[in-house]
Amino acid sequence: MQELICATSSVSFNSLPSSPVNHTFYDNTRFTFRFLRNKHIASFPCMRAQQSEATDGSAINIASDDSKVDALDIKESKVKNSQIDIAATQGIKIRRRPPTGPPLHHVGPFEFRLQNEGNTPRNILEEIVWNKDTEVAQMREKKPLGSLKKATDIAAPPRDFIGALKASSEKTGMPALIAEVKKASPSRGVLREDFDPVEIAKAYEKGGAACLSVLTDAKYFQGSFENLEAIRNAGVKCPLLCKEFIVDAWQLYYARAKGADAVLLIAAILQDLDIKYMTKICKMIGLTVLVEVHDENEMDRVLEIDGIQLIGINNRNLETFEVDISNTKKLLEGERGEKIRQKGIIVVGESGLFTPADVAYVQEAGVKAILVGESLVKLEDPTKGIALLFGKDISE
Ligand SMILES: O=P(O)(O)OC[C@@H](O)[C@@H](O)c1c[nH]c2ccccc12
Repeated sequence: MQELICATSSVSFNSLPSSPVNHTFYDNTRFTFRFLRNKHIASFPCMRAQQSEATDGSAINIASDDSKVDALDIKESKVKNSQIDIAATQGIKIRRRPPTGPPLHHVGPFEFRLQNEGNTPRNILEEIVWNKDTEVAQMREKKPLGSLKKATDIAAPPRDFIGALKASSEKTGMPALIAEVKKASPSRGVLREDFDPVEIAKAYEKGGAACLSVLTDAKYFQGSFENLEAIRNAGVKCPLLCKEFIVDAWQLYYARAKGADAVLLIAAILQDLDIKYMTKICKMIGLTVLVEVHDENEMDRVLEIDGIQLIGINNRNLETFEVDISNTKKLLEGERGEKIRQKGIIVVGESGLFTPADVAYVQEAGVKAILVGESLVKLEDPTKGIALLFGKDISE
């Protein structure tokens, strides 16, 4: 299998089928494609929303001589650097890939591993994102976008995630609950040994959850897309959020094909352009977007993006694992809070909520929904856990 190396966009395109001319993703997009030994190296100036088969061979220049190859290398590294610059100007500290390239290098027919500090992630979020990049590249190889789009077309229609949140908070007068099906996390380890995702999902629904969040990352959270599919197929009616580290638009199609109704986009790892682009794709395929922020800078960036209806404020810093529920209050104060209200954005308070006092605190701060995992999933009976968390039965 040929390997494509691309560092021109912050959204990764790590693999293409061997015939890029027929690839569906780059309609409209000028890109240069060349063959170098056993590798394909492609560069394209920017991504566009996918619409139809790219069949225009004239958009493709095959450069085979060394001067063109060198020129391309220079261009690629310039674009890569400019992507890093853009991320920096937006205050994004997370590097989407190891700056010195993946640890595996090719020299002629040989492969070797490089150890250097540039290839060491600076924190857990960076590690997760680098790992996700590789994981998605491998998944794309197995399931190219074309076949995935067909699966998306025949998937059960998406359910109204925002509608379910609104209906629930109007009915109960309390924040709507997005209850999380979460087996483990890097900060807390395994939360529940006897983990039956469908049973937990049904217990949440019975207890009055408006929507469910299902962790699908396997390596760090012991989640899976099988869990998401199984919950969807078990007749659970609550709309489902696919809780993933989205770094590539391919994952949006995959989530929809597996039955997700909503996805999480994390502002700490995605540039503004990525958030805009991915939000457009989500709209096209019927996915609701929950954009997650953790600090003022991320909130301000997201408030400048049109079409965002749902913002989650994470009380947990994904780089350090520190949890502080006053973060929700801090980000909703003053002008920011005013702007959010004017735009009619629904705010979700995320993480670290354990007691009725915690729920009351974030409700007072202005949230209309909460996202809760640990405090519910740990309990023997998650249905009762919901009543304990709210201080009353919210299921009727
Ligand atoms: O288990 P908690 O503290 O109730 O948190 C749930 C949820 O907010 C948390 O799992 C979460 C929020 N944002 C994320 C991003 C990725 C993975 C997990 C998360």
